[in-house]
Amino acid sequence: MAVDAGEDAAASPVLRSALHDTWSSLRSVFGNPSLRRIELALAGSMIGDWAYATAVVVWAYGVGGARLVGIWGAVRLLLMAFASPLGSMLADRLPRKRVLITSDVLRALLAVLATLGLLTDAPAALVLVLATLLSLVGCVFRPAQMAWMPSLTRRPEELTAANGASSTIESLAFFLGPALGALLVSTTSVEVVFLLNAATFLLSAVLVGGIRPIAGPTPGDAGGAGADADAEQPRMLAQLAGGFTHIGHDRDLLMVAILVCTQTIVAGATIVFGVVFAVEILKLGPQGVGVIDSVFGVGAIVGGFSALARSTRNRVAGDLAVGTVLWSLPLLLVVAYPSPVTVFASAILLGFGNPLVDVNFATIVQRLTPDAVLGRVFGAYEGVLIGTMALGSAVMPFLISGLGLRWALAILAVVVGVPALAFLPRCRRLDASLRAPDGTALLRGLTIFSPLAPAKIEALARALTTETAPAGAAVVREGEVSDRFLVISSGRVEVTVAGEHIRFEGAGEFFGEIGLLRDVPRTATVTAVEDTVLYSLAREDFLDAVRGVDESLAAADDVVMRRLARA
Ligand SMILES: Nc1ncnc2c1ncn2[C@@H]1O[C@@H]2COP(=O)(O)O[C@H]2[C@H]1O
Repeated sequence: MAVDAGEDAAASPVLRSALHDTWSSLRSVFGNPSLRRIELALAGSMIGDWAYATAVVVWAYGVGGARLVGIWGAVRLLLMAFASPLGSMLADRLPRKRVLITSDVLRALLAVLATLGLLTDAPAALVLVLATLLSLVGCVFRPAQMAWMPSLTRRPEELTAANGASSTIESLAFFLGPALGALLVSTTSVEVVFLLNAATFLLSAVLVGGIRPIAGPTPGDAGGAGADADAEQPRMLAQLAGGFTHIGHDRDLLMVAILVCTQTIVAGATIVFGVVFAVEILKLGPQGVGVIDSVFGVGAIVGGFSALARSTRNRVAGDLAVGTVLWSLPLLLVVAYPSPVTVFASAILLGFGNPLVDVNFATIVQRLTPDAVLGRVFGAYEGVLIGTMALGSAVMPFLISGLGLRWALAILAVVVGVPALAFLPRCRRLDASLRAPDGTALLRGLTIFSPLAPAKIEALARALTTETAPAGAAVVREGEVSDRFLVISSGRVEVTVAGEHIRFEGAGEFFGEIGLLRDVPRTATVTAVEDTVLYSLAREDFLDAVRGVDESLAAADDVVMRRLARA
């Protein structure tokens, strides 16, 4: 008893702090109006989409049986694998908001047309073509949305939390959507589900319409990187390949690609071995897959909350590797001892690992990739991942029939788990380099830098140099050449003009901006009155950052004007 009480006392603070972390991450996501809108838009359209997919399958089964359902599913996936990288080009060339709204409105229109097709007894092929087109137009949405997320967030932790919320919404939609679809089809009709889906797309469009990005221009906006790309008129093929070549040239993005590709091979294979588990181990028949899926879903929801709770820790790469390991090694439990208990245990662990992979994959890619190619990089990943998923489900039946279930699972677990374990040290190094450099928080707190994108602020922080000034030393002198911008980390300085006291400045305040922005010699002398530590930013780095974003330049001009008026 005493031991139990001790364990309880130890466990509850851990649980409480995990719940607290999850809650504060959710609050930071839903407290940001833009994130709130994009997450709600995602929730609405995903639930509608799953309900719709169920309704299409029910209808297609009625028209052409399992064969039609199977063929339609395969053709649709194949087309989506090509449409994702292709469509994502739009996410880098046009304003992302416009891409998202257009995708929503087109999908609503296609859903309405498909409804009309059903009501007028149009040929089944026409309805299937409309349903397929709807999926293809949807391929543009996710890459554009994921590429837009960094412009809607202020801090890396907020970005991870937002991805965590999206992933949890995805898991919930995967649960609720098909159930809602099945319920509505049986109580109303397929047409009602189609119209419901059209309504969720329109709702999503309205929500997205109200979003105001907080950080910097995005591709396709006036002056954005997409506009530059347009000016150069690069060949279509090079544009299209942009996402793939970018991944190919970045070793960290390549490592991420290997990890997520191996994970999706297992995801594809689960479609096959899930049924085998249900029939041979659970003895529930093929429909037993539903039970395994539910257990997996519970693991995924818990994993989603845990990914949210961990967002403040910024260990995204390490967590991605752990998530991938969780997608493989638990299968060895079933290999060692095939039984219902090990099947459920591995399903729950796989489920738990799923959001760890999704959330951290998205965050790493968003943080490592320049905004100008981010849409295409996501599109390239998506296309490849649909392919590796198909590979997993195509190869697994041969492995099982050739080697038996246990050997097939063992090979899969080792092929996926071992590279993930081997990448752990590299992931730790990546996490260390992704951790916000010293001075990030200080720069973020300055009015002139706060409008900048988080990645830009981190890049500036990396360019900072530390200086120390003992009490009494002049840091800059009136009339000198203006070469750098300075922020006070600790200590205190006095600003004087022609020997006359103007003001004191302390930690978190800055000086040296007037000479750089107005291209004039120093307008004042700044002397340390205590031992002072400063961060300095070279002229070009400062000017590039401030002039790159209108709000930043306006804030800087405002400070210069106020200071000059007082001098
Ligand atoms: N009136 C003022 N109030 C506060 N700071 C000032 C004032 N005048 C000048 N400075 C700061 O002192 C700095 C001296 O170098 P700069 O002219 O580059 O930029 C100047 C400002 O950052």
